[in-house]
Amino acid sequence: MTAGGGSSRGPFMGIPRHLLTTLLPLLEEATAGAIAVDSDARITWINASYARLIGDAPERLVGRAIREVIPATRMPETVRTGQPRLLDIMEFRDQQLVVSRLPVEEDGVVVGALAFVLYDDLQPLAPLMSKYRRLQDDLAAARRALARRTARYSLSDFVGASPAALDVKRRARLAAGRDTPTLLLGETGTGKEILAQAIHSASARADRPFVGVNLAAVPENLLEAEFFGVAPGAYTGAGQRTREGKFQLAHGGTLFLDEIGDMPLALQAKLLRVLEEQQVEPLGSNQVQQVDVRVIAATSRDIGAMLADGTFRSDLYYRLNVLEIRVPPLRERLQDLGILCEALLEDIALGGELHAELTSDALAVLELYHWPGNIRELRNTLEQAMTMNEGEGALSANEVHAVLPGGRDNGSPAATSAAMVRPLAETVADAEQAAIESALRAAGGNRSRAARLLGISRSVLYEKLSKLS
Ligand SMILES: Nc1ncnc2c1ncn2[C@@H]1O[C@H](COP(=O)(O)OP(=O)(O)OP(=O)(O)O)[C@@H](O)[C@H]1O
Repeated sequence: MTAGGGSSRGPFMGIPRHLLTTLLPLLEEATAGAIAVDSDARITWINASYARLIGDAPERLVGRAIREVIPATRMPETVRTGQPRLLDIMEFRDQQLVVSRLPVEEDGVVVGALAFVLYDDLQPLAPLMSKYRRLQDDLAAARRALARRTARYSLSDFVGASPAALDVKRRARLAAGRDTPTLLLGETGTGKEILAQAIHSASARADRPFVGVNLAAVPENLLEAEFFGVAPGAYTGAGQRTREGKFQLAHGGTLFLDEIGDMPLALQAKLLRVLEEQQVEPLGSNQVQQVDVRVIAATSRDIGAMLADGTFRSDLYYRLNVLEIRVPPLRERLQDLGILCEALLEDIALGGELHAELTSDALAVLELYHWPGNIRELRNTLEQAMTMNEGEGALSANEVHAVLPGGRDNGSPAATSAAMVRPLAETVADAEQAAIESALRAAGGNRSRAARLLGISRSVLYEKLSKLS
């Protein structure tokens, strides 16, 4: 039997209504808060202490829906389910209250609820409260991690004022205004990811997710699950819950496919179908899901050569390449070296106490270098030089030279005689080989770690290793 929104239950678990007449006057002056609601979860009574905490007079609070006054309350549930809820933690205006809620009953029917609220002396509950705060902190961290799914960069983060850089920015703005697939081509470390995020941030999808996936970093056998998700129980160990793929996570937003040149041919065919139909089928499921995703892809590989030797499907290439942006290597826009150094040094210094300046001689040394790792390598170089310099004034030419590949062996630039100078390409190739060898040694042969140490992607490292062997 149910009356006025209340519910009937078996064993008695609440306060008999007739006891309220005795109980409420006793609670009137209690230091802890107390509040009663009827079967519609409207306030029927509130003591002076709780009214003070809420900041209103009891007579103005009585008659109002409790949810209007205390948004996080669970009193309506107590009324609905008839279940008592003891020592619950409730947020109220940045404060944590410990609340016990009991249903009020008459003839076995729930006719309201009464809550006792502790907010001052929570010392006896310290272990419970500290566990709660820990969980709150974990939750905040998880939320922050989720927020990272949104893009961090905007177009102003792509530093550069050379004609080549301005052209890249112009095309990126064009890409932001269109909802078409976009392909970013350029060597490693040229800023393709910054651009992808910037295009998203300036597009109509800006407040929706930006999801990036680096194809070179995901083992081939996991790629399909990573992309399209996994249905419950799809395979042993798949779990009983649906695992969303990157396409589902990016729904409504932008999916950035980094190192698209590393995508296996079989998956290329599936990706093409998804792009054409905007539908994905999670692994182990026979149901398709509609997705609305804008794709930005990038590669540092020679895509032309891959098309020619059949390792990249031309139909997928044309699908992705509706708008193409070529991001020039740093050596083709050395004009930007000065402002890039300034921006990078400032950024690096923000992370520590180090001084951030560069002498014009040091800049001249940097201009002579070939920059195979582009701006990422420039950043690493400046970071290393700053660490060595330990904040002792502006970085000198010698300090910068010492951290460039082969720099320490060759001594200072001033000490280099003309006889020691070899063709640049040769010097760079040797330096590159030496850097790769020492990175592999430092990483104990682990290629992913070695690539990270070198500031290049795994696929670029593989490419370089295949050329060396
Ligand atoms: N135009 C730029 N302005 C400022 N910083 C830049 C620029 N381009 C690159 N960088 C710096 O270089 C780093 C590498 O950039 P990013 O990851 O965008 O390169 P990428 O081309 O995507 O490289 P990869 O092909 O290896 O993934 C960035 O973290 C940033 O510090």
